[in-house]
Amino acid sequence: MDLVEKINDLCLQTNQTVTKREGYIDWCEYFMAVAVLAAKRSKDPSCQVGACIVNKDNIIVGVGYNGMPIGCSDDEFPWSKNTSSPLDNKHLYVCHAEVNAILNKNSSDVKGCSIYVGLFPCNECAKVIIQSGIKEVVYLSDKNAHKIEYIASKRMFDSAKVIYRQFIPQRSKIEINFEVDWELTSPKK
Ligand SMILES: O=c1ccn([C@H]2C[C@H](O)[C@@H](COP(=O)(O)O)O2)c(=O)[nH]1
Ligand SMILES: [Zn+2]
Repeated sequence: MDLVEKINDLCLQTNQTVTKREGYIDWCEYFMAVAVLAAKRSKDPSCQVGACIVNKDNIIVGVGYNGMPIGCSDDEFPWSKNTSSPLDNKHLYVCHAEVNAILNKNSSDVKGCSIYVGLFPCNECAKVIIQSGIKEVVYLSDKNAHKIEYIASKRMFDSAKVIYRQFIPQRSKIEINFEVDWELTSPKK
């Protein structure tokens, strides 16, 4: 319990005005955190990507991460990229996080939505993002910016007027603690 929560707790006990708690995460942090959490489902040993699509009302309408297509076992399909046999390269098979998030949508469409993604989208994802009507890309890392696929993404986004901006975290981590002590966090009777 932080100081404000302790004060609020005291206020509650003495029937005084209670102020809202501080330290809550803002919308951008929340959506990027959902993308980062989704990435933890990825089986890719070298790069885990998550994506979270949000509509204009701040409602999450799709979440996805990079993984093998349905029916293609992630125990049987390859996860290597430097293979002697080109057919055993994971890049031939992995569905990208952005595409999975769009396909997983629980709304009729994603027109006008924003997509929060851990890694700047590749050219193939950029095409799908544009065609789906998503208008904004918020990304954490642009580590592939020098590669032609990613230069092509920006060229397409610029032409299609899809805004892209980097998410600069104001805190280095958001903790998820399953061992919450509900006795301490709920108001006393
Ligand atoms: O737009 C993108 C680009 C890449 N990914 C996925 C695809 C792969 O599983 C990894 C990249 O692996 P590397 O070992 O860094 O080549 O990231 C994605 O989901 N979206
Ligand atoms: Zn991609």
